[in-house]
Amino acid sequence: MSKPMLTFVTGNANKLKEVRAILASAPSFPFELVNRDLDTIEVQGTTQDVARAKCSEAAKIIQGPVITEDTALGFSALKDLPGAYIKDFLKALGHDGLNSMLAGFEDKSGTALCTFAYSSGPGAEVLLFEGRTAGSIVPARGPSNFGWDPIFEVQGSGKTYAEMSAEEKNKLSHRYKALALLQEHLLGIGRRSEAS
Ligand SMILES: O=c1nc[nH]c2c1ncn2[C@H]1C[C@H](O)[C@@H](COP(=O)(O)OP(=O)(O)OP(=O)(O)O)O1
Ligand SMILES: [Mg+2]
Repeated sequence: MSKPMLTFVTGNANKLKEVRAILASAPSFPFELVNRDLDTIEVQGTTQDVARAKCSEAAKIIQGPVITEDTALGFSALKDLPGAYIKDFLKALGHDGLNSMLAGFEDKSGTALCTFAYSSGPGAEVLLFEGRTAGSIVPARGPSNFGWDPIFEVQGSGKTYAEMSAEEKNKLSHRYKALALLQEHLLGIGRRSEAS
């Protein structure tokens, strides 16, 4: 039997690539993942507010089951800002500018937070799955392929995300941890629909 479709709404090709790679090395995924790039509004608020609003809008447009993903990068010294606003900060300030934001602080620690949101369809409750990876903000090291990867050194690894292979990053990243929780939930749905 063919698997039901689940649409991952994202315009970020790197996110999609990582999600596909993580799922490929995980136990059987009960959906066929397809991608759509929709220009959803991104509201202001907590990471959870942002994730819920984006996912419920996406479900209305797709008229079916969807997942969306939001990534935040918080600096401890700045009470977890820029957080959900990291995209605009990165665009405006670059890697050097993000480092400069912490120039006046001893504490360079930060947290990468990934929030997957799942909705089974328009109007359905949005479920959130969060994954966090601790690290610190450092001058850029490694290739600049994906966002702030070069300036985030993973705690205890001595490496920035950018200095890791895809396999290494995908085993400990904020995205991997959130996706593992989402997957557990979806596997449960798959089992229940098989039983019925
Ligand atoms: O693992 C990551 N390593 C480095 N940088 C990352 C990562 N994951 C997201 N990023 C960047 C992309 C964007 O500058 C911001 C998140 O913003 P965010 O709205 O979640 O992403 P987006 O607008 O690119 O894609 P989407 O269409 O799914 O909203 O952090
Ligand atoms: Mg976005």
